[in-house]
Amino acid sequence: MTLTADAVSVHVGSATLLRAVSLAAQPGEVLGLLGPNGAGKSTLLSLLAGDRRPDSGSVRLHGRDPRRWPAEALARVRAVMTQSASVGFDFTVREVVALARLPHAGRSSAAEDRRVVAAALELADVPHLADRVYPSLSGGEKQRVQAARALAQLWMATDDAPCRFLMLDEPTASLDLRHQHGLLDAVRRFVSSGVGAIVVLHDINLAAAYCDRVALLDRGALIACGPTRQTLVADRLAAMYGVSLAAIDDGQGGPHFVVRAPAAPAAP
Ligand SMILES: Nc1ncnc2c1ncn2[C@@H]1O[C@H](COP(=O)(O)OP(=O)(O)OP(=O)(O)O)[C@@H](O)[C@H]1O
Repeated sequence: MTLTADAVSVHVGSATLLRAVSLAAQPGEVLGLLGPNGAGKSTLLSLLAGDRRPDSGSVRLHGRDPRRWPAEALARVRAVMTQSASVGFDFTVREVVALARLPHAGRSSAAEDRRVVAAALELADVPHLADRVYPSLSGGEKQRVQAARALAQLWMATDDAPCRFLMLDEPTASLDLRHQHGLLDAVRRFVSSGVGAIVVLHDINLAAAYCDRVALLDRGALIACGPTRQTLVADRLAAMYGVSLAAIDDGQGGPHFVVRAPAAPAAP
């Protein structure tokens, strides 16, 4: 196991955000984190990233608490795309993505950094935006640029650790249909180079299509974790989300979930 959470709990005041959650992410796989709003997905991601300390339990990245890694070494082995990333200055898109190369200073040449930035812009489908000023972009365009930034940060293996981890919190939230699939396809291709990805998703059909394994969180507890097909089960999802839901065989090897809208309340 190269990235593990062992019985991690987080409390704030009287609220329990996570309750004894254990989880392992693997190189070469996409692990989906799913669950209702407030289930604790972002909190768990922040623990795995080393951005937050659990109140009990432990996180280990290559055998060490990520909070004990030197900041630059940690940045070379894990990259995080959060739900809200702001850029306070009028940087161009290329400059924003190039910031991701700072942890590689002295280890990567300027030419290599330019090559990586161009490749990451390409993979996130934003090369045409490279010279645009970041604050002028639409929400979905910014989200794809932030994905490019995370990809550029991890682009090449380093001698710090045997495997890198890409952590994405709702990376498709602002994306149109084509770009939702494009981005997750890009993540899959990136993962095939041996990177591990942990991706928070709300769309169960995207999870079914792109995740190797999924972990289901509900009210701070891990209720299931395993291979996507066996874990994304209609009854379990219906109970977790509190919706009426059916799985349909789409004839392409995977289940497709259809949510039935609740009956509208009677008009007064
Ligand atoms: N400082 C805090 N005090 C009290 N509750 C908090 C605090 N920070 C977070 N929470 C609560 O912890 C719970 C878990 O939050 P988290 O952001 O991890 O959920 P999530 O599963 O990512 O949700 P979403 O799908 O809405 O993004 C939420 O109910 C949130 O309101």
